[in-house]
Amino acid sequence: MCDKGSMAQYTRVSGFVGLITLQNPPVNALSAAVRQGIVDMVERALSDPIVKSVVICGQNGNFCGGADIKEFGTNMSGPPLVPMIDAIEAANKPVVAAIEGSALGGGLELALGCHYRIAHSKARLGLPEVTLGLLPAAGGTQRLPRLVGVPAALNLITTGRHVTAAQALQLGIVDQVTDHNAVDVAVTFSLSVAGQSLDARRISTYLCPLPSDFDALFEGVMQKVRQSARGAIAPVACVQAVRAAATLPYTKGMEREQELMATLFTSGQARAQQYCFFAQRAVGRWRMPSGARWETSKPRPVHKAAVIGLGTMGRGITVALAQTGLSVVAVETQEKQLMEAKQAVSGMLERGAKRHGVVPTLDRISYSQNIQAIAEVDLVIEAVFEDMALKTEVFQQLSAVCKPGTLLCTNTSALDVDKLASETPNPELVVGMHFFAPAHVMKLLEVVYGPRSSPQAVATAMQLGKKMGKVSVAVGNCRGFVGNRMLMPYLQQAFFLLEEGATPELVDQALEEFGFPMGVFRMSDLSGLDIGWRVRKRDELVEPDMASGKSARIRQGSRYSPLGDLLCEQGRFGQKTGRGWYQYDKPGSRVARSDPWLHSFLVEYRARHGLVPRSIDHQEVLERCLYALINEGFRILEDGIAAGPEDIDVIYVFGYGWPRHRGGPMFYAGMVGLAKVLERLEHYQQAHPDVPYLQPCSLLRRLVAGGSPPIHRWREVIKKHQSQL
Ligand SMILES: C[C@H](O)[C@H](C)C(=O)SCCNC(=O)CCNC(=O)[C@H](O)C(C)(C)COP(=O)([O-])OP(=O)([O-])OC[C@H]1O[C@@H](n2cnc3c(N)ncnc32)[C@H](O)[C@@H]1OP(=O)([O-])[O-]
Repeated sequence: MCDKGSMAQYTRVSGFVGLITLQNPPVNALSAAVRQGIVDMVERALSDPIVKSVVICGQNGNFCGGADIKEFGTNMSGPPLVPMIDAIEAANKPVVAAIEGSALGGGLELALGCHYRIAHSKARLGLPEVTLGLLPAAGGTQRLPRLVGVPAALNLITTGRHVTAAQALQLGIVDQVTDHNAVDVAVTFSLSVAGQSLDARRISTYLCPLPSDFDALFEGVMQKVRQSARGAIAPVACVQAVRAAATLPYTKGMEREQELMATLFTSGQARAQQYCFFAQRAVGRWRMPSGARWETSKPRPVHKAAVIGLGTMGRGITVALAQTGLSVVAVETQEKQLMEAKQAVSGMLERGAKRHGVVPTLDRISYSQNIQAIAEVDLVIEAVFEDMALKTEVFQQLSAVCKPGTLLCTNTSALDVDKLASETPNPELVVGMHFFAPAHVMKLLEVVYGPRSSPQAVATAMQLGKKMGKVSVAVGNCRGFVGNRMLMPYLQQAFFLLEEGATPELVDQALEEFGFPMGVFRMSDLSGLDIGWRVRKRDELVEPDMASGKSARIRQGSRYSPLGDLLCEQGRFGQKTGRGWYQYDKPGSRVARSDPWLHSFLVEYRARHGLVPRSIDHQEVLERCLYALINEGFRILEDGIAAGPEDIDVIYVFGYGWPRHRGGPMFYAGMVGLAKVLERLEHYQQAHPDVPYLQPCSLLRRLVAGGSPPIHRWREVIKKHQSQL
């Protein structure tokens, strides 16, 4: 017998089991209609005299992706989750959750309200609310600690990480894991426990096991969470909610959970993190200025790939490719470098496999010194040294060796992709695949298309990026693409602030308190000051340090700071030389310590250039570094290099450490207020007329003149703006 209508279907199966199926594709999110459906169908099952037990499952092999995030910004209606789940727990017939696919957030909380949980071996479970700036507010912070203990619950809730079914069984979250259809297993199981007492199956009635070192544990976790949260408020609230579970009876603990959730639900941070959730999905729906789009561009199949150049980036890319199951040809002409790379790659694959409990895919990779070895591959990623002449030579060789139709991708981080394409007979087959170090770890991938790159080439690179577990963003070809192009004004302002009286410590502290994992100067020391120096030399910006005064700090008509060049001339490349903007115990060590030499060098430098230092506060550091970066973001939108603000924000959150609870540079500009950003840029541009990067972008002016529309409406303004340029 079957009852349709609501978004939860009711069927009586095996004679005596009420089967409730959530129906809200693709992830059966608990929208108002689904919640109403569950309330109605549970009531129906419990009042049906024939029914002895109940099974809850999700349509299409997916249990439930939690509350409907799309409802958060609206006036929420429909039955609330907490009493709905309490009613299931209080039921007088066994209710079994049959978990396939995902049971996340409210979805897992629903399952925790059930008396038993059966999971398919491929299922994934978790309470990821903290990644949305929230906490599990349907009893998750009260039931999970009672079921698995405080330490495990604290870890799952403050990290939001997903666990496999096997891990969930080990933790005690689920009662059984099956390789068979979990719904069938659950139906049979539910009948086997029908009629048995359920008192011991109602988790909210459990006493929360108190760890012996209770206070020390919570203090330790709170300290760690505050440190890694870098200003995010949700993780702290998660700890406070779990503490309530350990110290208060269930109902009081639930009041505390709701209280804490109320502080988060309307917060700017929650809006920022939910924006990131949808932005991360929106960038997959790419489009090019030519009008080509993701839906209409068919990717080419890639069965075999190659990597040319096995330096640090080439090795990471080889690992990331092999981990997808693809066969990979890794080419390095230098024998010593090839042997070292083979060892490094094998080590990375073995460590990765151990972490995930899988078999390392070492046999997927073949190594060669000879470029002929790649004649039969479908796609090549070139990762040789960042030099145009060398890359041109490699691309000419690739065009000669590769079979027709092979996609040629370059991992350059700043060179002209279209110029490289012009070195080949088929420029339509050339795109940039810009990975971030370490390439097998960092999630971001910039897929760079030139004016002649085919939509199919972009589609193929985007699909391969997804297969490698990357967050791939399609961007246009220009100097520095999106990420590095916006970094230029950010770095420049940081240098100017040092000239005007700031110290690296002050600038970095302001940026780290904002939420960046590392300030600009600690980051430069990590990546190496010599990389930027090489680029500035190539751009003929570096001059011998003879001169003093203003003229020495002007290049190509604009203000320029030679501070970074001067440090490099003294071999201060950062961590790798043990000296940079900070000092380190020895070359390669990572702990930055203030360097008195650097401070006296700045004093001497300012005196020599007639610069009078002044007091600079954190607000000025943030406004100048971040607003200059944001302004360049608007130029990128104006140029059509990025299709929308989401593309820029995803790049900065996944590739440049922009704090997720601040949404990304463009989202942040909207939060601060575009008029404010414009006013501050005009203020600083007036003070520094020789700094073009501070010249407000006309698109920003246009948005402000248009009443600063919300970010989801910027694309239409950009379209109109571009058509009038
Ligand atoms: C009270 C309670 O305590 C609280 C307050 C909560 O419960 S807060 C909510 C907590 N739940 C989460 O954090 C889980 C969020 N979802 C995911 O992690 C993943 O989606 C997934 C489940 C692992 C599937 O991954 P996927 O790669 O297969 O597909 P997808 O591309 O990601 O998703 C496919 C499509 O579904 C949409 N979608 C996914 N989950 C959604 C959700 N919970 N609400 C609304 N839409 C959702 C998504 O935007 C995309 O739409 P579109 O782009 O096609 O238009």
